[in-house]
Parts: sequence; C-alpha cells; structure tokens
Amino acid sequence: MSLHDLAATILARRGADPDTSWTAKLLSKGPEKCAEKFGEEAVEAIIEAVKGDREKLASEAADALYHLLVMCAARDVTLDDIEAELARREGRSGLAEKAARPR
Ligand SMILES: N=c1c2ncn([C@@H]3O[C@H](COP(=O)(O)OP(=O)(O)OP(=O)(O)O)[C@@H](O)[C@H]3O)c2ncn1[C@@H]1O[C@H](COP(=O)(O)O)[C@@H](O)[C@H]1O
Repeated sequence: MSLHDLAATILARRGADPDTSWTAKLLSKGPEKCAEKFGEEAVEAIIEAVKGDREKLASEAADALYHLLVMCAARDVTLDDIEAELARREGRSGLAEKAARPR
C-alpha cells in the first residue's frame, strides 16, 4: 500500500464507527492520545533499528508511519502538506540548511 492510499484511508476513517475501526477509535481520543501513540511506535522502531533485525524494523517502521499520519490527521495536517514541505526543501542539502541558520 502506498503512503497516499494509507493517508486517504486514514482521512476516510474520520467519523467512522470506533467499534469497527482502530483509526476512528484513536482519532476519537484526540490529538494528544494520537501523539502519545506515535511516540510509542517511534520508540519501538528505534529499538529495532538499534538491534538490527531488518524484518522487525520494517514492521515497526510501518507502524510508526501509520501512527505519524494519524497524529497529523488529528491536527488537520495532510500528507499533501508534508509533501509540500519536502518539495520546498528539495535540492537543498541539510548541511547547507544548517550552515544558513542564524547563530
Ligand atoms: N497500518 C495500519 C496499522 N498499523 C498498526 N495498526 C494498529 O495499531 C494498533 C496499535 O498497535 P499496538 O501494537 O500498539 O497494539 P496494542 O498494544 O494492542 O495497543 P494498545 O491498545 O495497548 O494501545 C493495533 O491495533 C494495530 O493493528 C494499524 N491499523 C490500521 N492500519 C491501516 O489502516 C487501515 C484502516 O484500519 P481501521 O481504521 O482499523 O479500519 C488498515 O486497513 C491498515 O491499512
């Protein structure tokens, strides 16, 4: 499944029945709970990255990406918004961006 399809599914789950959808259940608990859940999933991915099991890292990374998109949806930030920001940064090295920051 592409990130775009996943983001569309998440948006479509807004207002769905929390008894039949994990996404709807999480969104109904509010942005703070969504953020907490993303934090848990991110930590789980970090643990697998440190351990070095590629299969488990891919699985935890998928959980983290899904929960990142749910957290953003809870604050009305869409994948299009995120991609627009990424596009703005395209072609500018992170090193150049860091060097241009006011000190
Ligand atoms: N990608 C995901 C996805 N990744 C993780 N999860 C769910 O996220 C939940 C939290 O994971 P945990 O391992 O932390 O579960 P847990 O320990 O029981 O959580 P707690 O209750 O203890 O907080 C689990 O129920 C997972 O199944 C997901 N749920 C949904 N999706 C996608 O979203 C679509 C819509 O799902 P629904 O909204 O449920 O219809 C699905 O078809 C998938 O494509």
